[in-house]
Amino acid sequence: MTVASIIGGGVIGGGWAARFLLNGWDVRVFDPDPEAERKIGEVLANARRSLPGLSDAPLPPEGQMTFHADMAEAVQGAAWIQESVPENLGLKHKILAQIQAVCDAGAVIGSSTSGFKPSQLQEGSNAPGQIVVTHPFNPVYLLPLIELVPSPANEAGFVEKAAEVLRSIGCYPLHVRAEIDAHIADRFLEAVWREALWLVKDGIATTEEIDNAIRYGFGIRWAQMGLFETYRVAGGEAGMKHFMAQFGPCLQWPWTKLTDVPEFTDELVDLIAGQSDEQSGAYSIRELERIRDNNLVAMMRALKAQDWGAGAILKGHDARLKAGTELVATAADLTEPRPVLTCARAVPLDWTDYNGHMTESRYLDAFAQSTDRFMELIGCDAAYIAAGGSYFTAETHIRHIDEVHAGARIEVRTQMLQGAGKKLHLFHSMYEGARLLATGESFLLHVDLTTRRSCEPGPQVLEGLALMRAAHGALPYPEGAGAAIRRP
Ligand SMILES: NC(=O)C1=CN([C@@H]2O[C@H](COP(=O)(O)OP(=O)(O)OC[C@H]3O[C@@H](n4cnc5c(N)ncnc54)[C@H](O)[C@@H]3O)[C@@H](O)[C@H]2O)C=CC1
Ligand SMILES: C[N+](C)(C)CC(=O)CC(=O)[O-]
Repeated sequence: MTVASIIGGGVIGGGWAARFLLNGWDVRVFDPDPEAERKIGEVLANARRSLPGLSDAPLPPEGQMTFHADMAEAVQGAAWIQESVPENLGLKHKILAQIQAVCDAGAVIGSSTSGFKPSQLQEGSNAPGQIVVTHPFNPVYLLPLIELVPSPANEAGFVEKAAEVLRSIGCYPLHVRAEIDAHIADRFLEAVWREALWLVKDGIATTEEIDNAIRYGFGIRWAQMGLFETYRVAGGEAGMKHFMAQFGPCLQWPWTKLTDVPEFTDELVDLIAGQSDEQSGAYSIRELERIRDNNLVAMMRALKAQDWGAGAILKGHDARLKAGTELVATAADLTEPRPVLTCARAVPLDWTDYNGHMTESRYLDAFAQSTDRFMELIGCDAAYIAAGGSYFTAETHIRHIDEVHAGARIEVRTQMLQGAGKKLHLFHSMYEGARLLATGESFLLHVDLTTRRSCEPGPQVLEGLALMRAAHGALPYPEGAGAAIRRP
């Protein structure tokens, strides 16, 4: 198992630990805070309820997490070392030197620094090419962006190796080609934060009004198209040139405080903290994290359906996860005398409901995916359907036997009860591990898609059905098959 070492397990180190662990890495943590294990445990609990529910593919089995009082023990043998200690250059130099004294020469040392340049972090190091900035965004276990900032001391092959590791754990490494204070994204965040502080200090808006100005408008727009694509559209048919001609002159008007930072007096801090308490004090930080995570998962899954922005990254990671696992049966399994594996997937967060478990309509969704896979296995594949033959479902009966929650890995196994002529009768059983969760029974009729009438299947499907009959014909009739809801 590949090992990631987390040096500093606060807000950001805890998020990195969760991302590596849930993507199958063993994680070793070094943090002198006696509360570190509890704090990481709470971050991990939030990650476990949201990250596996982001994907349609199951994540690999979780790695093992261990806590170490000795840094050398945490670092030796690790392929990736992530430094996430407080933002203080002196402290980071000290920690990086301690890491490099004991780590493997081939390990990547990523720093979470929000503002320091890699060449600043590398000062005084004997092996500067091993240290690179990998700046994440909170929550690290959900947001894909990592600003990967090398200095001239980092070789191209090393940077690509680091990028590949980041991709493998579902991240989007944005290669920042020239090192600069605060990289790319934090420059925006600082500018927006500065303006917001002025607006509160000058009594123009409260913290809540500022948040509303972001989340009800341009914040949603930015989440899917960023800045320049949004403004291109805003230029209308004339596009970006027109937009710049129209709004460029405004930049000269006194709209912004530009780089002035309001003085951080006790009065300003109390004003902001007081308004923030009024706005959000009804929730604990962990509750706010869970609300944030639910919203982020829902937004990214919506973008995934559009194959756009962060959703396209998620789609790519799902494809990678699926390729890495033996998900469903192959045609060779048609001859085995046992139900066929037709679906293996995760339960996404948006498949769950107000009762805190997988909602009823999604059982049909999963069973429909199994039926589609079964059709494919017997030869009713995309080409066959395009040529005009397919199956229509005529009747379905679902039994809910046990609960299942977001992030769980579920499998569906399918037994063919009848497969002759036009008729196809399937019995799906859904499991989490050995636990039976539900059964779904479907009766289908083969149809001609041109006439929309039932008809005999073509030779390719008849052959598939014959194979399946030979394999499943002698299996016992499953418990619960052929049942209906009886009159009381
Ligand atoms: N909080 C944020 O929104 C973001 C922070 N960052 C960066 O991540 C880094 C860490 O920030 P946070 O997690 O927010 O800080 P934090 O204060 O939550 O966590 C820092 C952790 O480092 C530990 N620590 C202190 N001295 C240590 C030592 N000698 N060895 C090992 N661990 C030690 C502390 O006990 C604490 O758990 C900073 O460089 C920051 O700029 C990056 C992205 C976002
Ligand atoms: C405020 N901050 C500079 C620590 C923010 C970041 O570095 C990134 C983030 O997650 O917003």
